[in-house]
Order: sequence, then C-alpha cells, then structure tokens
Amino acid sequence: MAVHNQILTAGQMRDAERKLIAAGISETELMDRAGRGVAEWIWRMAAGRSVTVLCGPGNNGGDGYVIAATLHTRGLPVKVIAPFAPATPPAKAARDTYRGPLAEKFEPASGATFVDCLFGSGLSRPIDNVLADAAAQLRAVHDIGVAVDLPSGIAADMGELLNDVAPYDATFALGAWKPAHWTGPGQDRMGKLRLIDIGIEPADSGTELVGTPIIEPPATGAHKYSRGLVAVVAGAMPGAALLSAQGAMGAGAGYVKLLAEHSHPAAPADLVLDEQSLEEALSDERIGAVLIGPGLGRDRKARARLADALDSRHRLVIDADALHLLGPETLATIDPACILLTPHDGELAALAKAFGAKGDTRLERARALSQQTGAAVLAKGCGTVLCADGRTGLFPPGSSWLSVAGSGDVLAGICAARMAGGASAYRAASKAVYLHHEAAELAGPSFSSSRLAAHVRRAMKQFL
Ligand SMILES: NC(=O)C1=CN([C@@H]2O[C@H](COP(=O)(O)OP(=O)(O)OC[C@H]3O[C@@H](n4cnc5c(N)ncnc54)[C@H](OP(=O)(O)O)[C@@H]3O)[C@@H](O)[C@H]2O)[C@@H](O)CC1
Ligand SMILES: [K+]
Repeated sequence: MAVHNQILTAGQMRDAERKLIAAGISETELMDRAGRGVAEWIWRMAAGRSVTVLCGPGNNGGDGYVIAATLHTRGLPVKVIAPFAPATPPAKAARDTYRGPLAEKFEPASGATFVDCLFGSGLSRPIDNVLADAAAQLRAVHDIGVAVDLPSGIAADMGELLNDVAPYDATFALGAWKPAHWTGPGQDRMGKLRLIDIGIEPADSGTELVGTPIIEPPATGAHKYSRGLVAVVAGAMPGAALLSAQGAMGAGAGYVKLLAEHSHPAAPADLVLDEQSLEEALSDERIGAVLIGPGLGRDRKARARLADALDSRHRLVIDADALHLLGPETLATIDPACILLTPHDGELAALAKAFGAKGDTRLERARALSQQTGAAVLAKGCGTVLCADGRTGLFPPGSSWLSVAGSGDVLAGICAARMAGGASAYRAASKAVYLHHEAAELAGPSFSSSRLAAHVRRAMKQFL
C-alpha cells in the first residue's frame, strides 16, 4: 500500500474513502485497517500496561473500538469510556466486536496510556466544556497520551484550536495527513506524528507535505551568472541585508551583490558592493533575482527603492519592511509570477489587510494572498506555509531556535539564491526552507543569525 505526502482536508478524505468503497473495500474494512494499524503502535508503547480508550459517536470513536478490541484480544488491560452511543454503521459494528469493560459515562480511570478517539476529522464545532474538561482530566491521569487521527478539539483543515487541547505524546494520522498535522496553532499539541496507511491512493489534492529536496550541483561549464546573480537591495539598516547576502552566498548563488550606498565594515571580502544608483545597478540583465526588504526601512526613500526594484522586471523576493509598503497599486503592472513574498505572521496580517485577503489562520491567509496577488507566498513561522499557482506546501517543523532576530533575513537570502538559479518560486522556496532548517541544526542548538547564515553552506551538503 502507498504512503505518501499528499495532505487532504476532511472533505477530500471522505472523497478518497468513497473511491475505495466504490472499488469494493467496505467502510468496516477501512476502519479495521485504521484501528489495527494504530493498535500495533499502542501495543508497543503500552508495553503490557493498561490502556483507556475514549470513544466518541462517529468513526473516530469506531476506530477506538477496533483499537480496544485488538488490544483486549491480545490480553492487554483495556477500558473503554463511551459517553456517546456509536452513531455510524461501522462504529456500531466495531463496538460489537469489543468484549472488554466499557463505561457509558465518564468515570475516574487511570492507567498508563490514554487513547483519544473522541473526535477526528468530523469535529464541526467546539466541544462543550464539560466533555472537553472530562477528556483533559483523563489525559492528565495517564502517563502517555495518544491521539487518533487528531487530538480532539483541533480542526482538521486549518489546525485551529477549537478547545484548549492538552499536548499528546503521539498522533496517528489515518490514511493521509491533514493540514492540521503540519500547520496551525494545534500543531504543537500532536507530539510525534505517524501516518497509518489504510490504502488511500496518492492523488493530487493541491496540498503536499514538501519532501526532502535534491539540490543539483552546478552543471559542468557553469559560470557565475548561470549559477545565478543575486542582487540584495540594502536600505536604512544594512546589517539585515548583509545577513541576507550571506544566506544567498551560502545557498549556491554564483554571484551576490549588495546594492548599497555605502560599504559596510562587516561585509565579507567576497561580497561585491555596487554603489551605483539603484536604478543603474538593477539595469544589469544578468541579475537572476533581486531581494528587497530586510533593513529597508519604510520611509519615502524605502518606497523609492522598492519602486526601482519592482520596475526592474527581475524576479523578486520581497521580505520584511518592503512587505509593509506593498498594496494592489504597487503590484498592478508587475508580472506576479516573478514574485515571492516571504512574510512572517505580522507581515502576513498587514499584507492580508492591504490586499483584502481574508482568513483566520496562516494557511487561509497565505492561500488567499497568493490567489489575490498571483504571487508565491512563503508564510514563515512554526508551521510554514508555501502557496503558489494554486498549490500549497507544508513542511516538517524546523528547530525552535530559529526564532531569533535576523533568521528571516537569512531565509529570504536563501530563497533569492535558489530563484536566481532559475527555479520556480515554489521550488526555490521549498529548497530554501529545508536549507534554513538544516543550517539551524548545524549551527545550534542556540545561534545568532550570522552564525546561522554561516552554516547554510554546510547545510547544502545534506541535499546534494
Ligand atoms: N475517512 C476515512 O477514510 C476514514 C476515517 N476514519 C475515521 O473517521 C473519522 C471521521 O469520522 P466522522 O466523519 O464520523 O467524524 P468524527 O470525528 O468521528 O466525529 C463526527 C461525530 O461527532 C459529532 N460531532 C462533531 N463535532 C462535535 C462536537 N463539537 N460536539 C459533539 N459532537 C460533535 C458529529 O455529529 P454532528 O456534527 O452531526 O452533531 C458526528 O456524530 C476520522 O477522523 C478517522 O478517525 C477511519 O475509520 C478510517 C477511514
Ligand atoms: K481523536
């Protein structure tokens, strides 16, 4: 059976399930595959100690009965707490297979492992407080907490926390990843993530967990321009642009120029400084990508520099301050396919407001912004979201030590280097996120952004 990187919403998951049912696999068989798959893991985690399974009314609860029945048959001490009667035919059938102890009301239970099968992808509203508190109480008195498909209280499609959800040690995604597993505020409640294969066929859902990239070394006969000339536009605070330039140099650009009015004492010797007027400097047709925003400022001068960058018609990475200067009128005459926007959440909120891109979560806003502008959007943070051309990419999490000033400047520089080499904005940003994460691993645990930038070069090795 296939295990794959596609990410499905709850609706797409139901469609995929219908296809399997049409192909002759019953709902009960799918639930069996899911429940038995999770039970295998819990069997190992519980190591002979007791398991409490909390079952809800839907098919997530149905999975719980399969898990409980499988573990009970193997001789593990199991208890089911089922405050709802099963409401779907496969859940009813699954409950009939379970022969162990079952409580129809919440009652005190303690044990080694708690298995949350209250709600999965069918959660449609916040759980009422009494029920949510009782579930949290159960979670608290068990050593290990396991969530089946999703921790109850987290919405599958956007990852919102509909309730205050306690952290779990592991979450077993059933059939395919859901967006909530990789982005959104609920992501940090999941613990270790595992995907249980139930036979869902790979199909293009438009959203993927971006896989480890391969970075091609320069072609034989490559020269500095074919590898990519990155022009980093400096502004009021040149230190930030320097960090970006160092990120770009480490990420394989053939040539990196800092377009600044003055030299900077910290500039490395191999970084070329171009002190011509910005318009002139940007008229170089050999430029592969321009990066503007880090340390740019937001005053009139900054606006003028941004206008020059936009007028240059080069491929553009727009970050930091420059994102606050954008609006529909500034992009009106630009081919959006040339643009990668790299906002953090604050910048994303400002852009969403400026462009009328609606959404409550990073995922919704990034998608809406990409649709609205036609540009690629890399909405960075814990649970980074990449949107371009109607596609969405999510990523395995990077080091939490990346939450340091200047980290985004380095990422923007890496993006520019990968774009200057000719990759699409989506591919360039995908590789950049991985390089950024790997550089953090090599530089860490704790690091300054200049140390992070210095490790991008070594991070490349991982992907060659
Ligand atoms: N698709 C697949 O391929 C497979 C899916 N599988 C499993 O099925 C799960 C999805 O199942 P599901 O659709 O039955 O949804 P589920 O999460 O059990 O809950 C729905 C029930 O809860 C109710 N309800 C909702 N919110 C509520 C609230 N706040 N408070 C109270 N009630 C609330 C809702 O009722 P209603 O909204 O109509 O009132 C309905 O009764 C999925 O996560 C996976 O575990 C596997 O078996 C293998 C194959
Ligand atoms: K659950």
